[in-house]
Amino acid sequence: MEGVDYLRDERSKAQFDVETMKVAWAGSPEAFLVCDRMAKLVANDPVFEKFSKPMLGRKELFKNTLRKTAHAWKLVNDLHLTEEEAKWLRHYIDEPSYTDLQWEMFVPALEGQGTEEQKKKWVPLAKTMQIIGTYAQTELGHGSNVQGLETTATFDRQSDEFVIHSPTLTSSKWWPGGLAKVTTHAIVYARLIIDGHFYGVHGFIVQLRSLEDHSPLPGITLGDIGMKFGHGTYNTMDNGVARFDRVRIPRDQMLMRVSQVTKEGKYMKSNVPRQLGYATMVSVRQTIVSDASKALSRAVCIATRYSAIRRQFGSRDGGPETQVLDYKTQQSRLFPLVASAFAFRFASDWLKLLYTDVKQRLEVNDFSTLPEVHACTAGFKSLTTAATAEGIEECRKLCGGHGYLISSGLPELFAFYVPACTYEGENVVMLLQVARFLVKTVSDLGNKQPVGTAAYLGRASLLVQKNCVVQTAEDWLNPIAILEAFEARAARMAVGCCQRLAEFKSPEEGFAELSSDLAEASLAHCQVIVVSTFIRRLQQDIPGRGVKQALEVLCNVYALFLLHKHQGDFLATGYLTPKQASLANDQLRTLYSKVRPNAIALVDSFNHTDHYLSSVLGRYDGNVYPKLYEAALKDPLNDSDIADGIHQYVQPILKQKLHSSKL
Ligand SMILES: CCCCCCCCCCCCCCCC(=O)SCCNC(=O)CCNC(=O)[C@H](O)C(C)(C)COP(=O)(O)OP(=O)(O)OC[C@H]1O[C@@H](n2cnc3c(N)ncnc32)[C@H](O)[C@@H]1OP(=O)(O)O
Ligand SMILES: Cc1cc2nc3c(=O)[nH]c(=O)nc-3n(C[C@H](O)[C@H](O)[C@H](O)COP(=O)(O)OP(=O)(O)OC[C@H]3O[C@@H](n4cnc5c(N)ncnc54)[C@H](O)[C@@H]3O)c2cc1C
Repeated sequence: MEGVDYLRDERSKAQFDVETMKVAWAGSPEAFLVCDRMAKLVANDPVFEKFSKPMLGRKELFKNTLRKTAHAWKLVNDLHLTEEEAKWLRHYIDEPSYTDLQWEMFVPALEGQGTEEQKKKWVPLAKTMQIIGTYAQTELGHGSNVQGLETTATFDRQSDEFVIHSPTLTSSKWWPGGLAKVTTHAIVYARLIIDGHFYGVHGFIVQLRSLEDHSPLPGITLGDIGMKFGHGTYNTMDNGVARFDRVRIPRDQMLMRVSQVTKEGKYMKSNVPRQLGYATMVSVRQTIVSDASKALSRAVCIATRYSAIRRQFGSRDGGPETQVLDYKTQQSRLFPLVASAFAFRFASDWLKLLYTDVKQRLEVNDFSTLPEVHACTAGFKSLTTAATAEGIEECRKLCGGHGYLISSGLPELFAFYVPACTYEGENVVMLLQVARFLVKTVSDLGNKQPVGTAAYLGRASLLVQKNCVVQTAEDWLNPIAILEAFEARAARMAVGCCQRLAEFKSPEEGFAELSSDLAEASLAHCQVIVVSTFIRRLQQDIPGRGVKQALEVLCNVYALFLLHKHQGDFLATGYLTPKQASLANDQLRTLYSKVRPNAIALVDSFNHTDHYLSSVLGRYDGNVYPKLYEAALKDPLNDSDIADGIHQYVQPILKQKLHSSKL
């Protein structure tokens, strides 16, 4: 049998209806149709070819992306694509580009932090790409500490302008995508100064380049910050540096929804919290969670298909060897990642609803849910990106040596994905934000009943006393038992941290000293939400033969895998006994056997095109070995039998005449 037959055989074993699972993965029939159409549009358009990318130099890579982005914008207009369709189009083109910043950060910053008047002026210009913008917050000296930014915006009453200035080397803006060569505008975050007084960091709309000839405007120095990790991935993007030498902008280019500066130089606060200035980050973090499920699903699709084709050992009497997918070790590394992709998918759908709700509330100045939404987006961003980055690397290893080839699609995917752990809020820094929320919630328990995602902490006094009642491996299939275990562990960790915080001289000192424990408590809290979201999703109506059952198995795999991975926490907090932890592991092994016949069908449900996967190992048809050989032959080194440099540098060594003493 060949790889093609192996996958055909695997598909025939599926115990659920793949077409309906595709819809469950996409979220709705409408969402499925949009994704499917955009994926095929990209896959069938030769402009979006990706094979040659790894061979291109930096300048060619960058220009190639400019060409693709221009073509994509033409398609958006010619085909009258909606914003949602255009977003999927960008996603499937699969190349970081300045438009990510334009649509994910520049436009949301204008919409979220601008006044009605500012939105009316700037948003249509941005949405029609008459201006191209980026989000210039991070500096050479500060990224996480936004209040520590050094760029200044000094109000000049006489001219009714702000003067944007980079007073130090470390105040240079450093990292913004598209800044180096493309963007015409940026939201520049700077310390506001009026009459020598500092009024905190605010966003300012600054024009960077001439709209006529694209050259940097006077007083602005722009450049690229250099090559990044991986070759053909993030180097398609011109992350940039910017320095401002007393650049003047009109007063009405300060984003003034949160606070205003009058013509007279009076600083006025609206009745909105200053945290609204951070709202763009909430919006993007939510998108990043959704991207995590896409990236992880892509990696597990490749690793699962290849694991069904790859055979090693186990042959007796010349019969076929064992598919590596049948090894329990392979299953225990791979199936939790398949389950995580689904878990993150449903978590991101839920987070989107939460975010849509807070967005509507913010529009009518209801800020009550912002702290919870901030904690959720920050925490989920950290949890999902860390697990996805680790998961992609695990998938590479699951593919053995071939996983290290660029043609496997995995090294480039990893290089592209891993900065998600850092950008838009470094992951540990984000967990510490969740910790602030948890500490506040727990400290306030006597006065205020927590709601939403923290509601379980309202039962903390019960959860710290109760013990797990599981007696058999079967008991671990009960969602109530699973959820209570996660809640009890998280509540005990949060309460434990709060009790120890009280032993310090000041809360700040305690928070700093216990920050590692607090970060772990935050992760445990986020896992409660992801697990409970998965369980709640299964309580909804899910049509299709066997679809719900297959998802139930995955939900249990996800939860029990986490329980196994973090069993130290579950045992140390005293909720579980070692016997109960061991029963959970027994159940996990049984669940892997239930996933096994569905493995290929599950990854088919992601509906990834071969173009999007860009992986010889993950091909839908399973024709791996001939195509791997074919891909290798296309390497430039195979253009000739004798490579450049052989005559010059190798042959002289071979032909040297050595004295016998040197032999
Ligand atoms: C192939 C194509 C794929 C396409 C795929 C597209 C995907 C889309 C990717 C686009 C491409 C990305 C490219 C990366 C773009 C950057 O990376 S842009 C730069 C992002 N930078 C960051 O995220 C910086 C991280 N740092 C921060 O967020 C904040 O400074 C920190 C860490 C929260 C600290 O803030 P702080 O004000 O100094 O301190 P803190 O006292 O902790 O907070 C003050 C209060 O604000 C609250 N707060 C803090 N943050 C927030 C917030 N965000 N909301 C609400 N409240 C907040 C706190 O809870 C606290 O409240 P209270 O406890 O006082 O009630
Ligand atoms: C590919 C990429 C694209 C980017 N695009 C943009 C963009 O478009 N616009 C933009 O403005 N920025 C952008 N950034 C910058 C990015 O947002 C920052 O790098 C990020 O916020 C992290 O900040 P930092 O680099 O200052 O890390 P640091 O904060 O210096 O992190 C270094 C280490 O210090 C630790 N640390 C920091 N503070 C604390 C603390 N309080 N407690 C405990 N530990 C701490 C961190 O956990 C980390 O281990 C981009 C970055 C990358 C990699």
